[in-house]
Amino acid sequence: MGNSIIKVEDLSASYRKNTVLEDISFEVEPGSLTAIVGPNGAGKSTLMKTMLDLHPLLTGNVTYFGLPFQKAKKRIGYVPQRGSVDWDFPTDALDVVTMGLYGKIGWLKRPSKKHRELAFEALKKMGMEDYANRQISQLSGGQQQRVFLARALVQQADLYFMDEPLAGVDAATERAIMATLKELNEIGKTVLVVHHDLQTVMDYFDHVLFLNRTIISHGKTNEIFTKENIAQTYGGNMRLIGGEFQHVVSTSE
Ligand SMILES: Nc1ncnc2c1ncn2[C@@H]1O[C@H](COP(=O)(O)OP(=O)(O)OP(=O)(O)O)[C@@H](O)[C@H]1O
Repeated sequence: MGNSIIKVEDLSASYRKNTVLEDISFEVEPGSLTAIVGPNGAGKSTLMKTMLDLHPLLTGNVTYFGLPFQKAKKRIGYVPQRGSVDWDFPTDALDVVTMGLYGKIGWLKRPSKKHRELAFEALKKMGMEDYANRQISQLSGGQQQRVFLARALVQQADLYFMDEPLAGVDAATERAIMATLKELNEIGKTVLVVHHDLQTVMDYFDHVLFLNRTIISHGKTNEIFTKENIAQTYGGNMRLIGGEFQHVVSTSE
């Protein structure tokens, strides 16, 4: 793959002595929309954090546009898992979105009227304009997720990492978020999403990366989204039953 936008070589990561990711090498094509799937504890969030310099690499190397993360980070947006964010932080929705512009504004400067207008437009795009001045702690989970998406949008990055943006949101929010991801994709942005719902992988993503501590398979969804890869990733605990993937709980433990 000559024109990859992300290149991960031999990445491994651990928490103290516990190695959770090993032997991870893959490349991402520009303009692709990739689902990262795998069971709980597979290391999906850790992979994102390690790639984004939020968790140390034990071994390996990650480059973006041929550059190390620190040189490329202005072109990269990240939507963390909702549960990992301190929502009691006293700030309103518009401020959260405006923070997405700090790379452009500079941390020590005040946002101008223009910046706040851009932030408001992004909130509007996510159907959240009526909540601009609402404290983030007083928003529902789905509304918080929309605010985070709006923050990523104003950033105008080339590459986005999103950790379970669809977890626990209602159907309308899921549609709004997916429409936004598709739009980003259509204008050439590259998006990586930790995703937990196997039913929708085929519909939503053109690429999939099966992860369970290491890469089980990575490629085009229509080529590698197979029962075999799913079974291998989920330890044989995922079965296709009546057209639906179901988690088969082992009773032997
Ligand atoms: N801060 C931490 N300290 C110690 N161990 C951690 C920490 N965060 C994650 N782990 C461990 O690392 C492994 C991978 O966790 P990670 O959160 O990356 O998995 P995941 O695939 O994102 O899981 P989930 O689908 O449940 O969110 C798990 O065994 C987890 O217990």
